[in-house]
Amino acid sequence: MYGKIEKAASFIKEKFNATPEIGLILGSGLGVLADEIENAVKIPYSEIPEFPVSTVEGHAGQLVLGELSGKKVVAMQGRFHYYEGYPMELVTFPVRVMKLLGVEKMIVTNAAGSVNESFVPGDLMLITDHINYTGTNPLIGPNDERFGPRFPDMSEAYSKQLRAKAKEIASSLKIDTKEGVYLGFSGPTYETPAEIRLARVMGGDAVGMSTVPEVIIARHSGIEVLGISCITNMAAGILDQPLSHEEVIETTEKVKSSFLSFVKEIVKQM
Ligand SMILES: Cc1cc2[nH]c(=O)nc(N)n2n1
Repeated sequence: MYGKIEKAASFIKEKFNATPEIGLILGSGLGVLADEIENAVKIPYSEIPEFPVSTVEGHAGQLVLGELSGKKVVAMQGRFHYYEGYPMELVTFPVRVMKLLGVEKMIVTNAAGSVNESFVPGDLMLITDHINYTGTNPLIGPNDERFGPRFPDMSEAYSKQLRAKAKEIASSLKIDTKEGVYLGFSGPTYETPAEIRLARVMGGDAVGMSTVPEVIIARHSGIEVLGISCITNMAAGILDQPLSHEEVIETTEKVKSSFLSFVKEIVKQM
């Protein structure tokens, strides 16, 4: 596996010879941030050796490297999900490539359903911690010590320091943020009302189908992580209405501008 990651990283280095210090993983409908990257080098995932190809509507499927708020960044415009049928090591492959490119800090964003009824669609939730309810783990299998230890510590998976900075920035930009625990299911089904009640009992504030695998791999290789969920809908059973991907994309449309200015300012001050 290490050889494949090196191959992908050296292919990218040939096209972008600077060292990106910040990695960005942009969730459903939040890929617009990548369009703000200056002097952008855009590489479709299909051109990068060993990279999987994204299949979800609303995900572009390219790596974008360049400058954002004066920092060298690498952004995933479109991500890979376990529910698409990729093995976890492919879902998280881009995070290890980012590590080899030199990334030390990462902002992971996602769209999520609110379990905590005080969170409403359009809210931005700073992730304080996650619950891995995917039923698996990207680190299962032989450990590659070149990335990290066999049993990684996850006591501060989401950087307190980055979160404090994000909170400061949010208040200066008059953006109201929440804080909470992200509970990751495998998907692709949205949760049943019973699963949402379980998520609540377990201490989840928002649910989604991504982020957990990428953050586990990021933490394994010592990358500092800030996680931001865009609350796109009330989770199943809270309002008596069905859920849809359209609703998710629609809500991200609404929060786009505040989300963009928020993350750009965070990148500037990281
Ligand atoms: C992207 C996304 C949005 C939601 N909403 C929800 O209630 N449950 C999910 N799993 N997801 N995932």
